[in-house]
Amino acid sequence: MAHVYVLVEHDRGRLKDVTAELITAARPLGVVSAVVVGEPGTATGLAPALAALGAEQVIDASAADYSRRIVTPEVDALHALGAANPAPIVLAATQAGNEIAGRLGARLASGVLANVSAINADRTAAHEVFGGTVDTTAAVGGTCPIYTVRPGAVAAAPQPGAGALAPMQLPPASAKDVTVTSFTPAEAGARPALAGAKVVVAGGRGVGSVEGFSEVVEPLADALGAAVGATRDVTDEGWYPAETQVGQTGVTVAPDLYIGLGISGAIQHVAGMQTSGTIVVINHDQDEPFFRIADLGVVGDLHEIVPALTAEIAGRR
Ligand SMILES: Cc1cc2nc3c(=O)[nH]c(=O)nc-3n(C[C@H](O)[C@H](O)[C@H](O)COP(=O)(O)OP(=O)(O)OC[C@H]3O[C@@H](n4cnc5c(N)ncnc54)[C@H](O)[C@@H]3O)c2cc1C
Repeated sequence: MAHVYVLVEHDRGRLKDVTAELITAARPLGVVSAVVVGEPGTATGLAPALAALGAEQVIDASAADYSRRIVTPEVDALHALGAANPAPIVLAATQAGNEIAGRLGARLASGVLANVSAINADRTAAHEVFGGTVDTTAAVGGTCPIYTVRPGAVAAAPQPGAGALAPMQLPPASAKDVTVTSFTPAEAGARPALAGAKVVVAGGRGVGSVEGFSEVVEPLADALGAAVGATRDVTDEGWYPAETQVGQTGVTVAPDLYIGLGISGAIQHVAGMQTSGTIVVINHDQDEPFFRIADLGVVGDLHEIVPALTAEIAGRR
């Protein structure tokens, strides 16, 4: 029976939401084998959740030195699996996922389709290109075609599977491996993480300054329990951190609600948020392109509208 490998996304044993999307996206290709690469015990802990999402098999590729290595354990595990028992491989289109996919493509002599929005049973996959203005379907060759799926592009549809655990031996680190000598987790703020947030409030050049973000954008985000995003112009100016940049060269978001403040709607920004559920745009120039994809557009000065909106929301809670 046709099968497919899905690389499980987790954060030190905590399952990431995108894994459910990957399993759903992979299902047309065959029975799903979820590959867990991590510290010993990680796969055992995740197996029930992966079974509930639809994994028939949970492959336990553990290594005691996992936390001191980057990327290569995942490449080694998927390479060994694909070489021994060829099948398509599905990963998240994150920085690490795309890096792993590229290395695997070289090792397995198979093609890579990056950043796809859907995978079809005939091994083709869909892309949204040019900022979502054109949909394409592309084919990929090799015995182990490799796909990276854009987070948020596929709605997760869990469908219970057996989740049978299968251990596999990971090769030890070689002299060529990068070894992590120290590790400091980034400080998590009180707001939700941008990727995967249900509500995003994003600010553009129209916000005007660092203070504009702390005094106008962040209070609205906090009133809604939202993550804060920014345009590249904003992060280039240093008004908000680079990791909050939404768009083609930043984070892709697909929240239920996206509110864009003082953003013109350049194609490179739209590419990273166009699959959002409801899009609200506040801008004082009614001719800006962002209004074309808005479900609700408000024409006016954000510095007047947003504090009033925040006060109204706070008053109703
Ligand atoms: C290769 C490449 C990759 C890129 N990648 C990205 C990316 O990943 N993400 C990204 O965001 N950009 C990206 N860009 C940049 C992109 O092209 C735009 O320059 C950028 O998105 C514009 O940011 P902005 O909307 O904040 O600024 P602007 O285009 O300057 O728009 C500011 C808006 O604020 C409005 N405004 C001003 N004052 C007010 C006010 N008081 N009240 C209400 N509205 C107001 C204006 O009417 C205007 O519409 C990329 C560009 C290139 C070339």
